[in-house]
Amino acid sequence: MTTVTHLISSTPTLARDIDGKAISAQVLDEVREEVLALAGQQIFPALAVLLVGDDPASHVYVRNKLLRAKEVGIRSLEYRLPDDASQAQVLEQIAQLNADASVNGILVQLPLPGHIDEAAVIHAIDPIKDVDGFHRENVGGLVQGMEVLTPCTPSGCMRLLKETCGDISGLHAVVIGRSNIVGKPMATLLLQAHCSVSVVHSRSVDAPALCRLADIVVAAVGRPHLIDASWLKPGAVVIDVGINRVTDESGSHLVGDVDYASARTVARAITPVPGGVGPMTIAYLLKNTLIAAKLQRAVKAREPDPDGCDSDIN
Ligand SMILES: NC(=O)C1=CN([C@@H]2O[C@H](COP(=O)(O)OP(=O)(O)OC[C@H]3O[C@@H](n4cnc5c(N)ncnc54)[C@H](OP(=O)(O)O)[C@@H]3O)[C@@H](O)[C@H]2O)C=CC1
Ligand SMILES: Nc1nc(=O)c2c([nH]1)NC[C@@H]1CN(c3ccc(C(=O)N[C@@H](CCC(=O)O)C(=O)O)cc3)C=[N+]21
Repeated sequence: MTTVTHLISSTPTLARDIDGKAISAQVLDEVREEVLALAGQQIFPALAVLLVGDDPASHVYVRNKLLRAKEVGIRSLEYRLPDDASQAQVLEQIAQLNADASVNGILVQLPLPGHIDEAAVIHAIDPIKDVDGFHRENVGGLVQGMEVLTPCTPSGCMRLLKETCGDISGLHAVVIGRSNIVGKPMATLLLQAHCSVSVVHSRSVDAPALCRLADIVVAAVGRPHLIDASWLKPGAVVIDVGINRVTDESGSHLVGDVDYASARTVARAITPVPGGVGPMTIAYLLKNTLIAAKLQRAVKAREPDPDGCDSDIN
């Protein structure tokens, strides 16, 4: 009897998986329904994806995005430019897509080849078609709490937290990483959800100690297995944004920034990689394409009718 009790109490309770595949499928169902409703209003949302160069990982991501778009009935257009395309060529392609009223969303797959100024390209996209939410106009709007196109990965992480924890108001969240595309917008959204937010980065003194104060940990670093159980408060909820390709004796595979096997012995819930944040990013990209289409419809409705104007003048 003593042995049995001992065995039971020494078995660690493992964190439950946060199923990004299942939750993203729900988001995609919501998108599919809305696509149908918009079709009834003669609106057919379209997403343009521009891929410059031949980075194999980027090709895989773009293919996945286009496949998911097709599944939910969003029209997708793929544009490719060679690795040695000039910045002027990239900007010219964006100008064409900005001017095309049948295109609602524009995504330029990152990273771009080194000779191209990434910021200049991002800011050339019409903010109302910026489905990545990276344009400064959308970033500023997000910080001010306006309804703008919001970066897909942080939006996806917020949905995972909502499904896992419900109300997160008042909790302490630690975001590891401060990039413009993940860390900073993630911290902004958590603050909007009334968390106390700390952002940890490469210069932080004793990052593990700061992280151990967190009820919610969002890791967006790009270092395989950096965060293990020793970084976590018991019962923390862990969202692993990291996507790192590693090669070991069992071959090449994807791992996150979190040492999943170690972290799940301490955490309450954790996202796996793959199958966690990645599918949510794509689902929110498609949701943003719908939001962009609706924003554009609203702007068009406010524009004066050019024929009406002409008849006034004549
Ligand atoms: N699942 C998904 O949908 C997506 C996944 N990703 C993945 O997320 C990860 C992060 O991407 P991204 O934000 O673009 O990466 P960046 O390289 O732009 O940023 C990494 C951040 O991590 C910080 N950092 C680096 N080392 C440490 C350390 N030892 N301790 C604490 N902080 C550290 C850096 O700090 P500093 O600023 O001081 O340099 C920086 O702020 C990558 O693995 C990427 O592939 C990205 C986008 C979408
Ligand atoms: N303009 C731009 N916007 C982005 O949002 C953007 C980008 N550039 N460049 C690259 C990063 C990375 N990113 C991912 C999206 C989906 C998965 C994804 O679906 N991952 C699957 C696994 C996919 C696989 O098996 O390779 C998963 O985690 O389950 C991963 C990574 C978006 N990014």
